[in-house]
This record gives sequence, C-alpha cells and structure tokens, in this order.
Amino acid sequence: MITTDTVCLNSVVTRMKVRQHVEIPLTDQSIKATFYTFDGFDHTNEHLLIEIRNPQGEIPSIPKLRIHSECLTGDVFHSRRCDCGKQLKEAIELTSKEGGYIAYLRQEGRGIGLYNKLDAYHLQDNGMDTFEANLHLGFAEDAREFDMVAEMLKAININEVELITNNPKKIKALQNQGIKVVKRVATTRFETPDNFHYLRAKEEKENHCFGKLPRK
Ligand SMILES: Nc1nc2c(ncn2[C@@H]2O[C@H](COP(=O)(O)OP(=O)(O)OP(=O)(O)O)[C@@H](O)[C@H]2O)c(=O)[nH]1
Ligand SMILES: [Zn+2]
Repeated sequence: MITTDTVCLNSVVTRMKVRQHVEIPLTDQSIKATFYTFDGFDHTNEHLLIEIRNPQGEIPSIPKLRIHSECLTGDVFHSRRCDCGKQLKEAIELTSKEGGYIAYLRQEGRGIGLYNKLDAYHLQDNGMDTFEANLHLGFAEDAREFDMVAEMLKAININEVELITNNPKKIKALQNQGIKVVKRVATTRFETPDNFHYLRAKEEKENHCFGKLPRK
C-alpha cells in the first residue's frame, strides 16, 4: 500500500503547500520516483513534481525536466489521437537514465477539462483543427498556464534545467519566472494515422519545433 508522508519542505512560496510523498516504484522496479504534490495555487488543481533519480541514485546539478499536461485518454488509456502517452513514457525513460523531474500538471485537455476535450474531438471529427475547436467552444486555443512550474521548482531549490519539449511557450514561461533553461531536449514526434492532423496543427499554429510534417 502507498502511504503518504506530510513533510513540509520549506516555505519559499508561502501561498503554496508542498508535500513530499514516499518513494513509489514505477512501471519497472528499477525506476523509483518521489512524488511531490503541490496545492494552494489560485486554482484548485493539485500539481505534481515527480523526481526520478539516475541509476547511480543521483539528480544532476542541472536536471532534465519534462512539463507534461494531464491527458487521461493518452496517458492512461494510450489513445492514438494524441502523442501524450508516448511522450510521458519517453520522459520517464529519459529521466530514469539521466536523473530529473516530470512536472505533471492537472490541466487536462490543454486546460479546458476532459468533458470539453471530448467535445473538441467531436468538432475535429467534423473538420476543425484542435485550436479551432477550442475557440468554437468559447475557450482560448491553449488555456494552460506554466508559471506554477517555476514556483514548484524553486520550492525544491531547482533553478536550472534541461527542458524536454517542442513547445516554445514552455521555455519562455520558465525563463520569465527566473528558471534558466540551459538546453532544450526535443520530444519525439510520435505520429499515428489518428494524430497526424493534431501534430500538424501544433506545428503550424503554435510553432512546435519538430520540423515540417509531410503533407497528406
Ligand atoms: N483541448 C484539447 N486538448 C487536447 C487535444 N489533444 C490533446 N490535448 C491536450 O493537450 C495537452 C498536451 O499538449 P500538447 O499540445 O500535445 O503538447 P505540449 O505539451 O504543448 O508540447 P510538448 O511539450 O512539445 O509535448 C494535454 O493536456 C492533452 O489533454 C485536443 O484535441 N483538444
Ligand atoms: Zn493527449
């Protein structure tokens, strides 16, 4: 059984509560992760910082960081409509080799929630792209925030990272909040016939840097 500890790490950010949980073995017994959960932000969602040590049991002075927004359909049920599940697996594998963190943000569906994401999928099945569908539903194209990641990192004394992403907004958000992004590490573009249009929209509208996709 997983028990939870309630060690209060520090009070660098006073409006935020930080709790460190006991170590939890992930999919492979050799990968052990320490879960920090954070609440007390302006919104009610509880965000996670998952610390994954390298085989030597260390976190390097400049750790890898993946900022991953929740995707129930992709992360848990391995949906082929997006690339989230595979990117999460890749991030766990990379951090377990080199040592680092996954910031797992509870902002499902790019911040609009699961119910609305499913509505957006319906609109996409009828011809809109992922961003047009959000706008049609009355939301921003991308309703996520990333500033809290900087606060979470500072709370455990991390000020420099190598960021695993293709999304330039994440780099800017961290840098604007005083976290130095020493290097960007690309995430793999896990293309399937079902996510081709989704990936293309990310590249064309949000400048995700994974090179030009072939036209269908
Ligand atoms: N609203 C909406 N959200 C989606 C859709 N498909 C995936 N998502 C959500 O998008 C988020 C992942 O964002 P992405 O745009 O795929 O990638 P990213 O995190 O910005 O960029 P990378 O760091 O390069 O992976 C998760 O919260 C998913 O639940 C969609 O069609 N509509
Ligand atoms: Zn997804």
